[in-house]
Amino acid sequence: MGELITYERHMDDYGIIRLNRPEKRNAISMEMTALLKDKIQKAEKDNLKFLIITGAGNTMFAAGGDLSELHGELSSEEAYFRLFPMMEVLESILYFPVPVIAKLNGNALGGGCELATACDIRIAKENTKFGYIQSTIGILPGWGGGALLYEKVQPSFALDWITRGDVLSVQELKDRGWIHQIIEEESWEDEKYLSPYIEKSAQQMRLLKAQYRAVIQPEELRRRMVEEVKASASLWESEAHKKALENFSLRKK
Ligand SMILES: CC[C@H](C(=O)O)C(=O)SCCNC(=O)CCNC(=O)[C@H](O)C(C)(C)COP(=O)(O)OP(=O)(O)OC[C@H]1O[C@@H](n2cnc3c(N)ncnc32)[C@H](O)[C@@H]1OP(=O)(O)O
Repeated sequence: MGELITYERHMDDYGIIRLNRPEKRNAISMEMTALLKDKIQKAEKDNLKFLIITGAGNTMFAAGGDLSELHGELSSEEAYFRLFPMMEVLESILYFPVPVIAKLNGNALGGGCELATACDIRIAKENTKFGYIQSTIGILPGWGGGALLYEKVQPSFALDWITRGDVLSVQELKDRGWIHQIIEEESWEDEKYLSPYIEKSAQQMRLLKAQYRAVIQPEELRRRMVEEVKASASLWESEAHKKALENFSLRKK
């Protein structure tokens, strides 16, 4: 099975972090959260031009939080402490010194969309779909990825997507500005679409990211991300959430 989170430095001076749990649709466990934090800290030291975050396999970028850990028996307080570490990972992506590209190899749901949103640029394979589905399972985004979504797209669209909990097509999300590029299946592996980033110097990329990050008020955004974790946790013990998780666990029985 190998490492749950891998990091490698490409010879063209960019880094690749991969969620490597395809048998569980790259659902992000507490262990993976800690590994993500470590790999991002390691990548920070590598003087990269940019960092890619992607998923193993062709089905999912990430299926969100690991529901076997983020389960319905948790109290709101326990849920808060299980959600918080991934909020800090999303924050570390925001403050990573060069642009972070979500290379969306497959679909993403829930926290998988939050992780993608925390990245600066989203490049997706054709025919993929993405859903901030948290509201349909009785909670709300719980890693700060809702607060981040308001920074990345039209706030009224962000509110509607999070509220409805729809799974949307990659084309609609490109039209809304959440997806930057859609890549045909046959072109996905040759990565010519990365050339415009590879051709820039590490110094240019650092300055570009610093200029982008300056737009965001870090203290205010962190406050809103922490409030989001509290809000999601506050709904943890709701009947709707418990029922949704029970349905997920019973779906194959
Ligand atoms: C907790 C808060 C967090 C946030 O919002 O911050 C969240 O992300 S909430 C969680 C949101 N995600 C989900 O609700 C997705 C649940 N999964 C599914 O709907 C499906 O598994 C899907 C559509 C991702 C893939 O369906 P498919 O038919 O292709 O595969 P299986 O359903 O058979 O799943 C394969 C295998 O993966 C395990 N799995 C999938 N998703 C999760 C998950 N989120 N947590 C834990 N495990 C997951 C699934 O149980 C299967 O395992 P197996 O041992 O083979 O039964």
